[in-house]
Amino acid sequence: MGGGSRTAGQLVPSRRRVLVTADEERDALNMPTAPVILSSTPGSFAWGVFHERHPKLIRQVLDALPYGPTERAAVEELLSESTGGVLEPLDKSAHDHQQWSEWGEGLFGRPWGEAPFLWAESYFYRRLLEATGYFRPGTWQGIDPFAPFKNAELAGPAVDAELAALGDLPSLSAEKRADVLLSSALWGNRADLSFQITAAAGDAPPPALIADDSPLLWSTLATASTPRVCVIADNAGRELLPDLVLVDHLLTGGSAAEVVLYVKPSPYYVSDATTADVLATIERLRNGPGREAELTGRRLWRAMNSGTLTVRTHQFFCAPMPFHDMPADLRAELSGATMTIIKGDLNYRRLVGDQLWDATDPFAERAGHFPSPVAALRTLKSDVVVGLDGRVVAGLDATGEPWRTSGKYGLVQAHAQGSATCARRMKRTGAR
Ligand SMILES: O=P(O)(O)OC[C@H]1O[C@](O)(CO)[C@@H](O)[C@@H]1O
Repeated sequence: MGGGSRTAGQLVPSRRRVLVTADEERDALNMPTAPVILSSTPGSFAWGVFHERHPKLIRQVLDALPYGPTERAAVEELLSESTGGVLEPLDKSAHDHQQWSEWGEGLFGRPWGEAPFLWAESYFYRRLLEATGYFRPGTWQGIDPFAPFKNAELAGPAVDAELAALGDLPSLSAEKRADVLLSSALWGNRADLSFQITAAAGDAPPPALIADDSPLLWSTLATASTPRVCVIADNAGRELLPDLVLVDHLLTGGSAAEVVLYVKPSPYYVSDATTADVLATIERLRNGPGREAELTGRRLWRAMNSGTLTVRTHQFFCAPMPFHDMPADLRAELSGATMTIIKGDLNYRRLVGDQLWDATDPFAERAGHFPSPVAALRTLKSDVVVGLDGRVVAGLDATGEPWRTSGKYGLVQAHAQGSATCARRMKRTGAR
């Protein structure tokens, strides 16, 4: 695992904002902290993302669209910089140059591996958009470099089979249907395209759930009179599809009076969903195959018409920081939720902090800062995990498998009390 001690002169990005950082707050409260994950240690998972996964990704991106010499050279240059060079700032002409200068203060000019892994990965995707001309006036402006992969997946036979299987849903009891749909949304997270780049061919081990707080998720929704559910989406395609079917179930079954689906403002981490992907997925549902798929697609369309389903985004969803540091406007939006469901590995890292926590640290301690009750649906694809039972961890360690990163294990973790961190902060300051 790649990590470094926070006290060993490690660089952390500047975070100019009103809130104190998660680590500062923990220091003040004498709470435990943990090493921030870096990508500098050869052989670590994080190192492998930069040195094994990204080179393959870059080849695929350059093969998927007929980029010209300028874009191709810039993409190759990014690969060489991010594997052996130092962090270069965005060009001054970039619309978000100033923003990234602040986020990266103290990091630019240093090797990529010295930046927190979360920060460096996020910046890699921002720079990839820069290299392909996504934000620049010209041929490639607004062209999602990952669209060919996302489109192929959505059009593929696996999705046909999944749509046809929706026909079995009406025969299930409401309770069973809820469980099945939650489970599909969870395991849909295994389908992410960045993960598949280095997954072994034909690799489809039987999944295993290692924490299950789904009863808390359902009971929290059941006790609210007009439940408002926020869903922070992850990947498009075979993950977004079951997510949307779950959203439809929440709305039609009364578990949610309103759903707000948050997506990325621009292409990110290969297959992360944008608004365009949501629309393409609803269209795919509407076109079947299968009557149940068509009906689901039509209901989702009407839910958007009526405003019971809203698709929203925020720049912070592509920011290189944990959710603890979310800006006040997004915090205020999410604070009204009966429950926020966060999908996937990256959102989990951002929720609990991309640090080498003890796997048995309570989930509530790490996620209590979130502005609403929160549930994480995630397959394990990186080193971070908390909230596990000690015996489960011992059993997994004993297998000798890379269980934290294999994508074979999944969890549903929920925290439904008021924000623990806020409560402590208010107690400290005497606020009511
Ligand atoms: O799509 P997900 O579930 O957020 O997973 C993305 C994961 O892929 C990686 O980028 C590389 O494995 C992880 O670092 C990241 O957490």
